Amino acid sequence: MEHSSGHSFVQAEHLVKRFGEHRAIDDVSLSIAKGEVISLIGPSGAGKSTLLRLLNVLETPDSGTLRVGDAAMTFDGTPVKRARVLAIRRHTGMVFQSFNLFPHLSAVQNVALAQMRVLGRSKDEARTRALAQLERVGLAAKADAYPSQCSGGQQQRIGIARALAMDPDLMLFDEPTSGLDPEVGAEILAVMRELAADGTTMVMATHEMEFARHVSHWTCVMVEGAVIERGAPAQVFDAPEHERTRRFLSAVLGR
Ligand SMILES: Nc1ncnc2c1ncn2[C@@H]1O[C@H](COP(=O)(O)OP(=O)(O)OP(=O)(O)O)[C@@H](O)[C@H]1O
Repeated sequence: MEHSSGHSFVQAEHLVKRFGEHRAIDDVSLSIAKGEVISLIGPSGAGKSTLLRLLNVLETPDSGTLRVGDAAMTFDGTPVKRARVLAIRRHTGMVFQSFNLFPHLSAVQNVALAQMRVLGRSKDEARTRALAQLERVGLAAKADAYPSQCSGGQQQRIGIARALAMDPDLMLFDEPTSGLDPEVGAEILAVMRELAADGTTMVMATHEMEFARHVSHWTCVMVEGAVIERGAPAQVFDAPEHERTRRFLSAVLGR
């Protein structure tokens, strides 16, 4: 099932990404409207993380086109223009599996830094906004703590606050709960549910089938670099079109 929208905020067409001979992303098109929550599911190595990294041009596609808001790029193997990449990145915030925090900076300093560097905000403004976002993810009490003094779940919430403080139009989550204990993972999923309820546009690569099923509006199933199926979660989980989707779901859900 396609869900192309005339009012898509993100429009990716025919994206291809090779690593050597391997086509990690093999002709993927995706459109996302404002406020939509998309889950990317599929076996390990299917290309979920790579697709996320193409959407903010952390990896450069070999071919295809990408538009995020008013920032558009065509990829054809020639060097990309840095200003175009930054225009796309200004719209996007990314949350990583491994947190990627600076160990020598406190939580509030971690959240403030990119705002000052990338958006040119003053130290005071960046700090005020950092505190507001830390509060939003339930971490106001840890503002002056260093990452080593925080649990994994708290570190991931700092990472989420850091991305939110950039006022992104699109949030990308790369398996944000995968290194965490189940109950701590649940804490992160609760934050993400709130963001979804607030209308945040999100794409999440996940092994959390519950999240895909209950929070996302659309689920994309990736296998070998391709999106083989996309649809409302109820359809994908309860009446998958593809045999390959059925096999994947029965392996992960044990049914
Ligand atoms: N920088 C890279 N250099 C070479 N190969 C890469 C690179 N990044 C990803 N790949 C390969 O591309 C394919 C897709 O990887 P990717 O990490 O996107 O999959 P994934 O679906 O996110 O997997 P997982 O669920 O295990 O995180 C894999 O075969 C991987 O080995």
